[in-house]
Amino acid sequence: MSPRIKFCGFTREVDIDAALELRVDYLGLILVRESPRGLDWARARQLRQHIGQQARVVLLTRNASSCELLEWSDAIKPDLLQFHGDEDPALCAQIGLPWWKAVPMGALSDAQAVQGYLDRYHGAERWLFDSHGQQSQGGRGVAFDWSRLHGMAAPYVLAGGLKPETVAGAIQQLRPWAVDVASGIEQAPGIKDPVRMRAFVDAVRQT
Ligand SMILES: O=C(O)c1ccccc1NCC(=O)[C@H](O)[C@H](O)COP(=O)(O)O
Repeated sequence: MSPRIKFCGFTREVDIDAALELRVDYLGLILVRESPRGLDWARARQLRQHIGQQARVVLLTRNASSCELLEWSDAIKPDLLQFHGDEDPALCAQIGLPWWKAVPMGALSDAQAVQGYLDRYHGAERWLFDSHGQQSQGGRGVAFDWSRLHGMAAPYVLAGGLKPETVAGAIQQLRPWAVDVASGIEQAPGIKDPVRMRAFVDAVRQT
């Protein structure tokens, strides 16, 4: 079976419509102020309503407060949360939604450090392995050394620099539970490219 697909960082209805036509499983909305794909909560709510039940909506945050998380979840009603900072695991669980934790492979120098990080966030529904460092954010189109995930037994989401041209190779090497992409399907940050979205989906579904 091919991995599930998550496209992240939508800012426009037209791009969402193209992704829905491709039957992408998860669509990500980013509520991080510094992100070039960042939305305010009112815009995120509009886009969430536009998606409806046609895909699962992932709300991505980074070091948001407990108050913000409660308010945003209540207003936007995502299906799940994705945490990209160094949030306290208790805070991640507090909202009561399933949650994914981005694992900053750029900040974790060896297998022992990775394992320590996974132990800390053991309550996550999925770990999402990404290339960023502890203090930097994701969504930069940079890959990490995939061989670091050889032998990972738990189902996980692979992210960081995936592209239509590289995703099949990554899947053949690792067989992740899902693949996640932002930059690799864009014309510019937050502006998706319909041709690259289709090429990515085709590449994944041919594996
Ligand atoms: O995309 C952002 O601007 C961003 C900002 C802050 C935290 C996370 C962010 N993006 C995460 C993602 O879009 C993906 O989950 C992942 O990092 C893959 O991104 P890419 O390497 O661009 O494919």
